[in-house]
Amino acid sequence: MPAAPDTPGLREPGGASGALLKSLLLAVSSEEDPVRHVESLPRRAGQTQDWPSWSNPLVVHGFTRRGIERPFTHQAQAAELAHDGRHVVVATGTASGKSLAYQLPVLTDLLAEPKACALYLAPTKALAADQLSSLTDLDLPGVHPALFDGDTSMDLRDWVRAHSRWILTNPDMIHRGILPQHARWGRLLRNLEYVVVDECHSYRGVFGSHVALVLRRLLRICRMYGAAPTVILASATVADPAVSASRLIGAPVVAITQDTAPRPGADFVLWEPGIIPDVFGENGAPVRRSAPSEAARMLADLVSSGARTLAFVRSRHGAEQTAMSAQRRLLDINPALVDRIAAYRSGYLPEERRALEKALATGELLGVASTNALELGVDISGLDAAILAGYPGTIASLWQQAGRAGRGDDPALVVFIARDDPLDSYLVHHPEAVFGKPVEAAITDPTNPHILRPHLSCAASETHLTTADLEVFGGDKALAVITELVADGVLRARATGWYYSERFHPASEVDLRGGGGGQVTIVESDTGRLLGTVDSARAPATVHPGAVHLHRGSTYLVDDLDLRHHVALVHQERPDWTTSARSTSTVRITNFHSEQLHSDILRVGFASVEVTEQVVGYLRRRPNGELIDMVPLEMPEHTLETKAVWYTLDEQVLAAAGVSEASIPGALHAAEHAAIGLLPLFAGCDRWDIGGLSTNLHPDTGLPTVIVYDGYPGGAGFAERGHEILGEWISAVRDAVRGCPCRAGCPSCVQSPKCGNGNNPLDKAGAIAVLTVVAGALGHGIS
Ligand SMILES: Nc1ncnc2c1ncn2[C@@H]1O[C@H](COP(=O)(O)OP(=O)(O)OP(=O)(O)O)[C@@H](O)[C@H]1O
Repeated sequence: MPAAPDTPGLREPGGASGALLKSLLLAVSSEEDPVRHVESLPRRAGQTQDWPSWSNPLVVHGFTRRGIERPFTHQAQAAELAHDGRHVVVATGTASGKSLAYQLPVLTDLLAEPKACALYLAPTKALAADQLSSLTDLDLPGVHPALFDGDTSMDLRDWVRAHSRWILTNPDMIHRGILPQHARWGRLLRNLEYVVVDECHSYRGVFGSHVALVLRRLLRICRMYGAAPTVILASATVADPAVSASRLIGAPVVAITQDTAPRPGADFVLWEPGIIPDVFGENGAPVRRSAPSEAARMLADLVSSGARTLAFVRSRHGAEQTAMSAQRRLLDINPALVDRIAAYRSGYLPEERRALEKALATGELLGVASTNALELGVDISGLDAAILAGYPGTIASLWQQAGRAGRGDDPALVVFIARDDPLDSYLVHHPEAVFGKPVEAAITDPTNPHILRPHLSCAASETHLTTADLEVFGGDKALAVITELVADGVLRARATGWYYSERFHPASEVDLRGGGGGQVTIVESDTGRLLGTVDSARAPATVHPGAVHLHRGSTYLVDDLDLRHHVALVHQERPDWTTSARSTSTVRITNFHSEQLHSDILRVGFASVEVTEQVVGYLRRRPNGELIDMVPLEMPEHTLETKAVWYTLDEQVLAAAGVSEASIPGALHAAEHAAIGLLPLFAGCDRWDIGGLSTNLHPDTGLPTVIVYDGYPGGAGFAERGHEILGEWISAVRDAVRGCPCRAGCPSCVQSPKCGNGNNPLDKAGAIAVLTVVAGALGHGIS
C-alpha cells in the first residue's frame, strides 16, 4: 500500500500498473494528454527492533501468532512513551501498524494490573467493531474487550459496565452514555489507565471541537475519581500532529512521525480530464469531463483488464451513477462482467454492506464504486488499482483511499482524477502538494463559545465547575461563557464554584455531529416513506424546491421544503440534470480581533463577523457539466455569527498593480472565489464549510476588501488557520489561477459553484494582479 513517499521520484510506469495505465490511455484521444504527473512510490523495506523489555509475553505471543515477529521502530517508540505515561500521537501512513503501537502498552498494563481499564474511541462504529475483533482474536485472559455503542442492548450495557476492562466506544457515547451517569461508571473511571483516540485526524472542524470538549470533560471526571489516564492517539500523516493532538485533548502530546513500516510500491497518476468540445458552462466557460464519468470509464476498462479496482467517488449520488455507467460501458466491451461491478455507500443495510465487502474481498466482485464509507475500518486491501474521482476532502483521506491498492511485488495503480475546481486542478499541477510534506492540519476550535456553552453546561451537571477547571476549558473564554450561563440562570455561582441549576443532564440536547440547528426529514409524498435527513442549516441549499435528491439509486425531485416543520417533500422522477444552489451573503465585521499591516500596503486581520445568507436560486446542469439554466428561488435569509479572515488593499496600490477602478470588483471577486477553493488544502475543511465576500468598499474597513468566513456559528477554526498561513495560502491561490489555461475564468480557477451572483463580475487577470500583490506583501514573491 502506498504512503506519502520519503524520496519522491518520477518515471514511466512499467509492469502491471504500466499496462493498466496504457489501457486507460487507449480510451482518450492522443491530443488530450490527461496525465499530468506519475509518481513512482518505491517499495520500502521495514525497520524493526526488539520488543520493549516490559512487554507482557502473552501479548507478544498473541502478536507473533499473527505473524508479527518484531515491532516496527515507530511502534516501539510510541509504546515506550505511552508506557512511561506520556500522551503520544502516532502519525504515520496508512496501515503502518498504529494499532500495535497502542495495543502493546495497553494490554501489557491490563494484564499486570487486574483492575486497570482502557477506553478506545473510534469515529465510526465499523472501526470500533474492527478493533474489537482484533482484540478478541488476541484472546487475553480477564480483559473482556467489548463494544459500547448505540446498538448495544440494555443487558449488555450492564455487563460492559460491570466487567469489560477495554471498552470500545465513540465520542457520542462518552458524551451521552457515560459522563451523564458517571457514578454508575465508577469502576471504569477510577481505574482508567489509557484512553486511545483512533483516527484522531478525523476530529476536525465543528465535530472535532465538540470531541475536544468531550475529551476534556472525560479527563476532568477521571481526575475526580483519582485516575490520570495516558492518552494515545493514532493519526494519519498531517501537518503538526503534536499541535492538533494537544489541542484535541487539552494537554501536551509528543508525536511519533517517522514511518518505519514496509511498503509495497505504487504508481500514482495525477490525471486531468480533457475539455469537452463545444460544451459551455456558465458565462461561456470551458467544461472538463466530470471526474465521476471519467472514473466510470476507467472502472469498466480496468475491470475488463481483470484488475480488482475500487473507485472512490465523493457523493452517494456519484457512487451510484459511476457504478451504473461503468456497467453500461461493460455491456458494450465485456458484457460477461457487468454483474461484477457494484456501488457501496453508507445508507445501505449493514447486511448488504457486509455482503458487498465479502464479494469484493473474494474477487466475486471485480469493481466497486464507493463513497468514503469504505475508507475507515473496513478491511479491504490488496486491490490492483484505486481510482480517486476528485479530491476526497483531505490529503489524509486521499492516502487512505490510495492505500486500498497494492499487493505483492508489482506496483499497484492509483489514479487521482481532478474535478473541475481550483483545489483539484492545483493538486494535479503541483505534485509536491500531494507527495511532499503535509500542509494540511487537523483544525479544531474548542474555545468557540457556541460549542463551549453546551459542554460547560454538561460539565457542570457532571460535577460543579471550579476555577481550576477554567484552565482546562479555555481560560478567559470559558469564564466569559460561564458568566453568560450564570446570567441566564443555567449555572449558579457559589463560593466553591459554579453549579448546574437544572434537573436534567443537558447532553441529550447536544448533537456532536449536527450543525447545531436540528435536522430536516426527507419524505416521499405519495408513500409517506422516510428517505433520510439533512442538517437544518444546510437544507435551503440541499433540499430546496426543485433540488434533485438521490437515494439508493433512485432520483427524487424536491416539491416543497417546510422549514417550520422541518420536512422536505419529494417525489420520484428521473430528471436529466443535477442541481446546485446559489446563495448571496452580506458580512458585517462586529469585532476586529487582530490587524497587521504588511509591506506598508496590505492590511490583514482576524475578526468576528455577522453573515446574512440567502439561497437565491439554483443551477441545473447536464451530467456532462453543461449548464441548462439558473432557476431563481427566494429562500428565507438566515444570520450567522462567525469568525473571518480579511485583507484590504487601497485603490492606489491596486492601480499600481494594473487593476483599474472599474475592474476592482471583478478582480477581488475572482480572488475570493479561488481563495475559498484552496483553503481546504490547508485547513482540512470543505469549500462548503466556508464562505466569502468581496467588495470594492466595505463599510467596516472603508477599503476594497476580501473576507473569508467559517460557515458555522462561532467559527470552526478554518478562517483562523487561513489567517495563520495567509502567505502560503494566497501564494498557492495565485499559482493556481496563473497556471489555469482558460482565458477568462472557469470552474478550475475563479468560478465558484455556489456564487449567488452568477459568477459575475469575474476578472481573472485582475485577480492574478491582486493575488500577486497580496502574496508578495506577505513575503511570497514569484520565484
Ligand atoms: N510489526 C509488524 N510486523 C508485521 N506486520 C505488522 C506489524 N505491525 C502491524 N502489522 C500488520 O500491519 C497491518 C496494518 O496494521 P494496522 O491496521 O494496525 O495499521 P494502521 O496504521 O492502524 O492502519 P490505518 O491507517 O488503516 O489506521 C495489519 O495487518 C497488522 O497485522
